Amino acid sequence: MKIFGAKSAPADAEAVPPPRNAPRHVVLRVRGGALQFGDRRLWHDLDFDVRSGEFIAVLGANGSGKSSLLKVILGQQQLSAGTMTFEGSPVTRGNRRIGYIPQQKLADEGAPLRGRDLVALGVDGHRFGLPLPRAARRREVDDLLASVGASEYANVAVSTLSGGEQQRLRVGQSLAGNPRLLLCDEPLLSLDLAHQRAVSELIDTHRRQRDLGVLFVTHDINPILDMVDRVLYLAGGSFRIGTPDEVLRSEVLSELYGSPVDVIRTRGRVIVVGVPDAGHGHDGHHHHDDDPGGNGNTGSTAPVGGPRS
Ligand SMILES: Nc1ncnc2c1ncn2[C@@H]1O[C@H](COP(=O)(O)OP(=O)(O)OP(=O)(O)O)[C@@H](O)[C@H]1O
Repeated sequence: MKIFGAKSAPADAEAVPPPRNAPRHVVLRVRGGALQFGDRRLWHDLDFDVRSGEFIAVLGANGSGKSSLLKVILGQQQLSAGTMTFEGSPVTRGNRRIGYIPQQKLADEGAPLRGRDLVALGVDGHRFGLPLPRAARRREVDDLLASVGASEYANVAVSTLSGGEQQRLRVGQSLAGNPRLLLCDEPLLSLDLAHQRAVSELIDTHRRQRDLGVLFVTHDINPILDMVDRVLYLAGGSFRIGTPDEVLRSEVLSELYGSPVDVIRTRGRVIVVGVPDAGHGHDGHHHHDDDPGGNGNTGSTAPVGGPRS
């Protein structure tokens, strides 16, 4: 379990983390959660809590329902059974205390958006009723840009920025409104190793400074292995949750998948061998073909989180 020690000064009073070892407050609670589309049951009997300041990696094969879980938390998808509460109340659509970094490709060439416009979308999206005065809005956007190290490209067209720079802006956008929970859907997709590290450290720094709960969907836990408190692994309609050492074990994943799976730890990395093909959900739009981690995985060998197709 990680201990909370702020790496740098919190940005504002609301962001002051509680003392070390303070009891963690439950931000999100799921009990008996199930999600089904027609005959297809993605997961069921899902029970877990996310506590403030906790970093949870969400892993699982393609089509196991990771993105759908985030959509339920965002109120965009209804549970088929069970309950889900955020800060003690049922989840609702458009909750300003939940930040979201969606799974998306890089901005299209020629998108007429500057860095500050992308971040401003988050600020505006979090405001209801009267608009923020111009100066206050500008200050908030500037603060967010600075907090993610993106001030220098505030006025540059997003389409001309690198993937890592664009992801910094998306992190800034997701932090508008001072969320209590941050949902990240494959935020490292298509980034090279250096940018994977930079973006995941940025998210990790903010969760510590702001005492944010983080749910981080990924196909590869390796870039965030040293940041993660717990792993939520979805497979075969079921799940396991626990520390990486508890969940990322051959016997645990073999039981979850219902067939022999080997978890290999080598040079500080975790690799899973023998994950069965989910046999569905291979629509292509979610998956990256590159192997930025240099795993050299092919066939049924995958960095932890399931196979990539
Ligand atoms: N609204 C919907 N109606 C019907 N089926 C859906 C709906 N949303 C998602 N699905 C299906 O549910 C399955 C799980 O999708 P989801 O995107 O949650 O999986 P995932 O674990 O995030 O997958 P990946 O790793 O490939 O991104 C997929 O087969 C998908 O086609």
